[in-house]
Amino acid sequence: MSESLTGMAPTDRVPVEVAVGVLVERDAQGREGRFLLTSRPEGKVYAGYWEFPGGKLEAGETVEQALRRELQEELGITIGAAHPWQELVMDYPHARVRLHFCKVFDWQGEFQMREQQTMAWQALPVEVRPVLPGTIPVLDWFAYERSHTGPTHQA
Ligand SMILES: Nc1nc2c([nH]c(=O)n2[C@H]2C[C@H](O)[C@@H](COP(=O)(O)OP(=O)(O)OP(=O)(O)O)O2)c(=O)[nH]1
Repeated sequence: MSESLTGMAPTDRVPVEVAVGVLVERDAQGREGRFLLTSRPEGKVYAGYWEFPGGKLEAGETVEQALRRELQEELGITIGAAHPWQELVMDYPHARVRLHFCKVFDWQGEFQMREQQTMAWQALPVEVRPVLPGTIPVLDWFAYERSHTGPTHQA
């Protein structure tokens, strides 16, 4: 059946807007290197899955404002410019989300795991597992940009 008990098809659900930060290290020549993944804390859906840090927009916030707030709250860092990169709508059983991925190259402060999450700087293929379904397309975009062939992560 394509419709739920509410009579709405899953794709009719209004997406929740989510700001996601893709923190990327750059070398002196500006070449992109490792990127930061964090594990989802206990108590959230998909606890233990690896994702890019971020969270839902609050009322009246722009993507950049939400990202700045979330990364301060979750990681204790203050980000510089957020560069809009890609957008993706994902349908999960718990929610339909529109993910606004922004690349971030500059930040200040020491990383603090304020939600008891774990962080890992990663390259392709990603070593941590499992990765969140919404993370896999991002790894594909990185693979394209970096001419990486072969798997991007462990199943
Ligand atoms: N942060 C983040 N969320 C992602 C990614 N990929 C992906 O599908 N999502 C989904 C998972 C969640 O359904 C949603 C983000 O919601 P969340 O629960 O982490 O946000 P939040 O920190 O504002 O949570 P809360 O205050 O409501 O507990 O987006 C990603 O790379 N990063």
